[in-house]
Amino acid sequence: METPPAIRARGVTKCFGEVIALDGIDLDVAQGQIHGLVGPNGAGKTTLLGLLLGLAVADEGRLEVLGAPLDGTPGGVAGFVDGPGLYPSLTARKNLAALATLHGRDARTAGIDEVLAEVGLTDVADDRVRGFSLGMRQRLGLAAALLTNPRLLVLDEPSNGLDPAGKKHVHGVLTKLAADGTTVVLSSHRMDDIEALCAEATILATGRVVFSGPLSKLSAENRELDYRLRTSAPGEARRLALDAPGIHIVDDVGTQDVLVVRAHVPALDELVTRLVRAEVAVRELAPTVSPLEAAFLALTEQQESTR
Ligand SMILES: Nc1ncnc2c1ncn2[C@@H]1O[C@H](COP(=O)(O)OP(=O)(O)OP(=O)(O)O)[C@@H](O)[C@H]1O
Repeated sequence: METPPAIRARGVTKCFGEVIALDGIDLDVAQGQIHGLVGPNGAGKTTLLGLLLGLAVADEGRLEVLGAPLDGTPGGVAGFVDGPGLYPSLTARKNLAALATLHGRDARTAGIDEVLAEVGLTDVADDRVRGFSLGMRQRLGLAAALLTNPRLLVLDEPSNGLDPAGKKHVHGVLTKLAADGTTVVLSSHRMDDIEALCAEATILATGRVVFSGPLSKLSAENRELDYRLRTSAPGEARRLALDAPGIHIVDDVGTQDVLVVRAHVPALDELVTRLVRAEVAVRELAPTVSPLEAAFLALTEQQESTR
């Protein structure tokens, strides 16, 4: 029998008064995948994650989670939106014990020490949450979700407040979970976060899906990018760039020796060949934003302008 997708959305719409937060969302997420949900502020990411967690109900459309229509609080789903709900006056361990009890489990056998270790909070297990940094709260929220052994983990901006080491640790936890079959859906404003963790992503803009699929497809899309070009002879490089086919000088970035040019890759190749032929050394040539970020910006700006 075919495994049902972890999430299947068709025409999902959610309004808050006059505001259309989600506008006919179609989405498929396969089980065991880490799927990124990315988009600018107000795109509808939190609203969609909230629906998956059963915190709100769609006005229209059909939403299936783990093979069943979403009806009330979905079984097998855990996570948080807008930061984890924690008791500040309790310790990390007591927060998890309270949660285990709430789920009808014996706190002594619920695996609290294991999840604390997994998210790297063993050393502060008996400290009150009131003194925790944002990053520590995020980790404790993840531990709370792990305690319920979810089949679908839903996380809103889980990297918020994490330092680079913390982010790496959390990414490791999520990667291991997915390898063991848990589906993870997480939101971020940042394409680099999504790129580090996810093979597939959905880009939302003003409540609509503007892309959904493998990141490789997004980055492979043939588009012009802006490149910083630093050479040994800036004046000559500028003259050659002006003459070269398919090269547009976007901006003199203020410093004498750097030029920003917009081009497709073949035109850029031709410019480099001309520079070398003219004995101008190329000291730096790199896109000003990553190809994925450029695709994200182009898609979301397009959607904003057609609003
Ligand atoms: N409870 C609510 N009441 C009224 N409007 C809401 C509510 N929740 C969300 N909205 C509106 O719905 C739209 C989508 O908001 P949402 O929080 O889902 O976006 P987001 O992509 O998560 O944004 P951000 O990245 O800023 O968190 C926004 O215009 C927001 O103002």
